[in-house]
Amino acid sequence: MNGAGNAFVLIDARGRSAPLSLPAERVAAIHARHAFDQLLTLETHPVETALLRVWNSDGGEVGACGNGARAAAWLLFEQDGGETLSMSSRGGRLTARRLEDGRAEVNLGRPRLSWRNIPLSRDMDTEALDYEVHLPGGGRLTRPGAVSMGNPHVTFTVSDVSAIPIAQIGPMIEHDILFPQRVNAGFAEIRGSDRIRLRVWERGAGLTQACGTGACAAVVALHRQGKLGRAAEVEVDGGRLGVRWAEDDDVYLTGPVELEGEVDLGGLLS
Ligand SMILES: N[C@@H](CCC[C@H](N)C(=O)O)C(=O)O
Repeated sequence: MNGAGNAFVLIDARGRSAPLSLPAERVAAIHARHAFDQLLTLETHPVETALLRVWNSDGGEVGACGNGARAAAWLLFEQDGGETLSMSSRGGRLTARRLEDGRAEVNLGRPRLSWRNIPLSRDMDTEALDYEVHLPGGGRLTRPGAVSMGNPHVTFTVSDVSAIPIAQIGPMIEHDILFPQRVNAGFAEIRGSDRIRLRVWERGAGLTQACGTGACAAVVALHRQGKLGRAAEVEVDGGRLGVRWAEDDDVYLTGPVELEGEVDLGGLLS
């Protein structure tokens, strides 16, 4: 599947009697069979519609994936019908509703804004971090906003996102000592009070076509800095995402999802 170009392999393991065991070497073997940005699993949950788990392509299990949650919700609606559902995830409880056009809108909950919750390695104002990055050709990026959407993000405001050498500076930011759990790094060009262009270097996956939690974190961070309204269309390399930071403080994400086909994982899940 993909969500605005963010590539997934999704294993629907609901109804399986034994819990799925996915150590890093098994995630790597699945990635070698069929490359993905994130591996997603759906398992049976005693209370919620399903349990959603997420691994990056580097084999690390993570707390949240906005596009993955949208893709999983879309699949559950396609298979089981209904108008609303809930999923348990490491980053918290997620709810989703089916929109009239068939898309799924996911509620990713409240953004976490304190330095301990991002997390950062020391006390700092998360609205505009005292942190700067020097660009290889000269110039620098400063004062990114930091937000956790169940996973850590920083968003830099840039004047021309196509001019940023993301593949060069992304790994450096991801592994900076300021971010004890590493970080996802977003670069946002503001195109209006409700429109941005965004590219994200994802922790554990590199530069992807779209990052849903990155889009949510960008809207929250830029709104806190007075640069954007509470809702925006986020143009990413693989399409357009819709983000709304509602008055109840929850962040809602929607956008396109495609089911591309099935992958034969025979022998890899036993
Ligand atoms: N592509 C995802 C984010 C996946 C997890 C992220 N790379 C992390 O390590 O936190 C999205 O759509 O949110």
